[in-house]
Amino acid sequence: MAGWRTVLADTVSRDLATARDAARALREHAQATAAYATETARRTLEAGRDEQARLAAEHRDRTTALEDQTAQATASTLARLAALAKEYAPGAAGDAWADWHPTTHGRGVAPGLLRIGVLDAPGEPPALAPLLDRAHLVCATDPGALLPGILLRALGTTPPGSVQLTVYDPERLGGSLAGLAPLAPAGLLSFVGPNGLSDMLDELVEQIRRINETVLAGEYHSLLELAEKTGRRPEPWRVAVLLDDNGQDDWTAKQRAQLARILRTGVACGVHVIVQGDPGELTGPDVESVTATGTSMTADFAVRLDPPPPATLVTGTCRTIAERFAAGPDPAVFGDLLPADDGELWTHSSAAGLTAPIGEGAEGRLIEVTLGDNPPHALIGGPSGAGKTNLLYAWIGALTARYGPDELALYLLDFKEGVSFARFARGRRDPSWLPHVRLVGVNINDDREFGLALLRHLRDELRRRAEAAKRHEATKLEELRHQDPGGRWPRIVAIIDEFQVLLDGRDQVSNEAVGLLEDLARRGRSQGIHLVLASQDVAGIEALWGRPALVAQFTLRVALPKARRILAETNTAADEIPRYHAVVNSDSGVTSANRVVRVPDASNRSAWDPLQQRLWRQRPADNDEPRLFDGDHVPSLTDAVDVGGTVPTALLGQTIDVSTGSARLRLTRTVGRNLAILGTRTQEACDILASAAISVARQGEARFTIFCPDPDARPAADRLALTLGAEMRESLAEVLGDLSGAESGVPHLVLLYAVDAASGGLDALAKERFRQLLLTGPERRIHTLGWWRSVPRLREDLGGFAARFDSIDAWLALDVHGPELAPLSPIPGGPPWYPRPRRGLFFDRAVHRHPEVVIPYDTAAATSPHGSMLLGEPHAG
Ligand SMILES: Nc1ncnc2c1ncn2[C@@H]1O[C@H](COP(=O)(O)OP(=O)(O)OP(=O)(O)O)[C@@H](O)[C@H]1O
Repeated sequence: MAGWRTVLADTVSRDLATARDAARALREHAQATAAYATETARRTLEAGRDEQARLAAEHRDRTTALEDQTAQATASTLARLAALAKEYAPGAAGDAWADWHPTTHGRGVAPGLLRIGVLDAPGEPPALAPLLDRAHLVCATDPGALLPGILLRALGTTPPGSVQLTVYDPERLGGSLAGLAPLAPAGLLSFVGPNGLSDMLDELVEQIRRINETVLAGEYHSLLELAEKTGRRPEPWRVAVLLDDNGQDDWTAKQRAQLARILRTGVACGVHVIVQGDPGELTGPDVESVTATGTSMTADFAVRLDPPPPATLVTGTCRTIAERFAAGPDPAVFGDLLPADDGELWTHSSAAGLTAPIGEGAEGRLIEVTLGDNPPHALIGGPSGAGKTNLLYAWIGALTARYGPDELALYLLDFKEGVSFARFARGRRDPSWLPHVRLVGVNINDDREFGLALLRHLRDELRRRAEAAKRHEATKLEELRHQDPGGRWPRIVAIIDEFQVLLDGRDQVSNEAVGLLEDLARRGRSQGIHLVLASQDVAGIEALWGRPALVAQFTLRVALPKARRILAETNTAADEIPRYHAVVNSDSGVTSANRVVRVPDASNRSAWDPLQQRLWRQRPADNDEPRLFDGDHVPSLTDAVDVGGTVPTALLGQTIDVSTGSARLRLTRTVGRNLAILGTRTQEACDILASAAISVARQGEARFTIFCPDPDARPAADRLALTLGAEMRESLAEVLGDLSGAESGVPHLVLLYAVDAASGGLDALAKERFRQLLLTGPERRIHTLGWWRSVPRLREDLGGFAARFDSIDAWLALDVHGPELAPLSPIPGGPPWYPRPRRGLFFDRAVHRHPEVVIPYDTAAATSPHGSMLLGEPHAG
């Protein structure tokens, strides 16, 4: 039994020992694990502490760097803000009140921003607010702090009258803006009473509608765009100030709806509101707000509003603005009529017509007129000084800037005294000319023949065009140009100022002129020849009215202030327009077609010259300068173009013609090739003889015999003799004796000055020799150029009462009246001729149907007092 007990005890003790060992081992393991964990935790803690310290240091560093960067960025932003403020709010828009004064910006320049205070930031850069053409403002602060300043700046940066204010202030009845009161009498400020709100809002809405419809007219999105593109501002800015301490709480639904419409659509039309109210309620893309401490434009920056401007500054400025506005609008500007862009010069085609602005309409838009198939011709009228010439300048400027010289050719005549169109031709001081101008006639009041010459020239051109059109099967210029693209077919505009002078006189000149005008007016339309007739004279225009068929062609009418009978009988618009305005009417003057334009000052050389210079520099290489005919200028023989060819030809004077021509006497070897100068004007007779002789001498070998019994003419005769190297003869009988039966190998000119002073004393033989010389001399190459002081004396020398004039083919009459010339003229009763200084009537039976008027050359420069030979090189013929 003991055995099993022992065995049990041993087993138990063994198990216990094993269990003890196991427990010991376990404890030791646990202790080791705990120690490890403790160590790990300690280390982790240590590492965490280090990391925290590192991170804290890094955080510190980064924060410092960021703070530095922010400070730098803020400083540079503020500096930039200050610079931008100067740029966007220059002059009166941003200057401090201490040295503030109005600084109006130029036309077409968009208004900038307006300073209202400063940003609460280092350096205190200005705080700016938009208004004109940019925004409406909601004012959520004391209006007395914001309004006087911002309104004064708006007024001071725009032309007088271009900002119109309406103030609704039921609480204070305008008291907060009392300083602006001087604007009221000029109509630039109105205070609306407590019951006037609805009307005021309706009126603003109506303005927006009207401007959209008639001013922007679908062409521009806003007045700002119109101003930037055209340089013009046709409408004022309308600024409505709506003050109400209760905001819009007491307003009717309709009033609020109208306000909302204005806030939505007003800015594009220059209609702005500054409204007291809640910025949270009055919103929109064009709406900005200002509170006592900030604005919707300045983000988080606090704003301190400026103090209001001194009251005296406000009233003084407003008074000046009102005075300048009352003095009238600035005149329209010539530059507005020209294409805005230089690249647009000469880019228009005249194939279908010529369209160009002539002035500014009531809406500020340019008013264009057209010359083409309809209307083809224009009639311009207005009393003296009304501005016809100026209007013509303006129109010519607008046309010539758009159309190149291949598209438009101008012929310009001015029948009144003065040199109005002379500026378009090369001058002594200004070598430029207007490249479109082919002909300028000035001071031609006594030379109506020059007007006639122009009309004849245009008739010839009309024929040439009609023939070309026929060849190309075209019925009008536009088709001809299409069919003949290589041809040069500019539209021609002939402008005749004071045209009635041409029609005065009921003589041959006026009869022919009217006939030509009628023809040109009727047929010119389709051939691109347009007439512009201007007149100050009612009678002259009435002379035209007597020819209804002619007047009916002049469907474009331009009436200057107080012009009579230019428009239709019942159309009195010209009586009502102010100075420098015109009524333009493209429908023969019927009232419904009236358009009133403000005409810019184009007379001023400072406005005109730069344009002419620009066009002149751009002229094509083959552009000839215009022919200038100045009726007051005596042409010099040295400028006359000699004639080439084998037949000696004497130049007698300048013809009154479109081309600079000379009256010529061909000295062929045939009967009658002599010349009689008739009249008592010594100087002119001497000049004619001298120019005839010198021009023949320039052409080749010739002989000259000179006889001058008149002491007054003698110095001139001597001078000529010296110049020609010719012999002066002292006895007419001797001259006639020497030449009797003589033959000459070279042309031989016998120059007889005041011959009738000597011919009366000739004996019968000498008289017969004289007649024989005249009759048979030319066949022997001896041509007599004689000066008789009256027709009877010439007749006496030719045989008295029964005299035959067939030995004198050509005569040049000075102060001899038409009827006295009857014996020499094919026109019964003599040609119509009223003598006038420096003009002669020349007739050569061999070539003329009608006599022509000539201007005897001045020969002073072509004759030499010292006997040197012919001055000046002969010109090529
Ligand atoms: N639109 C204008 N703006 C400014 N000045 C103008 C304007 N129109 C004319 N003038 C000035 O008025 C004066 C008279 O003008 P202009 O010579 O054109 O008149 P007119 O009708 O041709 O007169 P007249 O027939 O007597 O020559 C000129 O000094 C001219 O500079």
